[in-house]
Amino acid sequence: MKYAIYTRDLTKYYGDLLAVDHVNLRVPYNIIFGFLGPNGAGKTTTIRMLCGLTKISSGDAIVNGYSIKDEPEKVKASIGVVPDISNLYPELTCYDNLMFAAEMHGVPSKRRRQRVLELLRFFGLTDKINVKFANLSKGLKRRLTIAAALVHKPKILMLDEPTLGLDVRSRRKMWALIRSLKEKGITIFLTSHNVYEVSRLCERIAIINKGRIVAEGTPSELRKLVPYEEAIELSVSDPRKLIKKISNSENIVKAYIENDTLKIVAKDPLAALIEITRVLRMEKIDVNYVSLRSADMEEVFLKIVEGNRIERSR
Ligand SMILES: Nc1ncnc2c1ncn2[C@@H]1O[C@H](COP(=O)(O)OP(=O)(O)OP(=O)(O)O)[C@@H](O)[C@H]1O
Repeated sequence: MKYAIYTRDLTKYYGDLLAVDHVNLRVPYNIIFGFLGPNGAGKTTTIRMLCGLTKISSGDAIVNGYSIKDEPEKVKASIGVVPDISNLYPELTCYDNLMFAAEMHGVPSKRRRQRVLELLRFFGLTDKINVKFANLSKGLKRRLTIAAALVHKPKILMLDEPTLGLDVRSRRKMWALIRSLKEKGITIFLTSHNVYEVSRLCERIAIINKGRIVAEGTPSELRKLVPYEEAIELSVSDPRKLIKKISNSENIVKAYIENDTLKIVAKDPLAALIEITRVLRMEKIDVNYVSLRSADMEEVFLKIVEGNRIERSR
């Protein structure tokens, strides 16, 4: 299978500092791929190498079938880059900004106007055509910045922190927009600090820590990397009695009371639910509610990054 992005031991040193350490990424075409990591993990350096903006120390990256080392111009024509801080001109209108971006990206002059009008329409900015970039709202500024990265119809879009600083409504609109770009056949490579955003939006996620990929998979595959994080939560009339009755079970990893709620972590949560129900009936313990809660991505992310820290400090 050909990948949109394929890296082979991609490595970057800044002097003695190893910022990106033998990174091997496989990003299939036409998905939303999330690149997640704490501050200083190496996300920006990786993206900059993929875009040809930072020199690679060793290894290679193949983007849309082209080696960034041997065919950087073809890579540049294949990608659209959206930085976290906009690179558009505040004093130019939406139309002029896009026309300028089209010229910079080598769109032939007779096709520029049509492409710009098409993008303004797609991004819902037609009525802002003559408004200066400086006078747009934050959400619209972000949209125009993405539009500018797409003037040359790239196959891959690199999005750095696409919703940073946006309010809830603008963030939701941005998510819908990113999904619709994917529907148009564009591969999205997205970095974010926002674990919730990445788990909602991305089909595959790679987690980077201290320059190394520490986990990669679908959101549900990553959840499974953190064992026993599904917890059964119960509010019952006699939680201590229930704990006593189930504590000998092989299946129960732990059972404890937190904020008046009984939490039970089991190897096989569904089997545990059956067992608990039997005890509740037999012991005539009343139930107010029962719920099965999965680990959220934030916990998964922290556990993976923390685990990696502990392992690497040994
Ligand atoms: N131009 C540079 N010169 C020297 N060191 C750098 C340079 N750019 C980044 N670094 C260092 O390389 C490491 C990785 O930084 P990078 O900016 O790639 O991380 P990041 O994951 O994007 O972080 P953040 O989320 O905070 O932007 C950090 O230790 C950083 O201090």
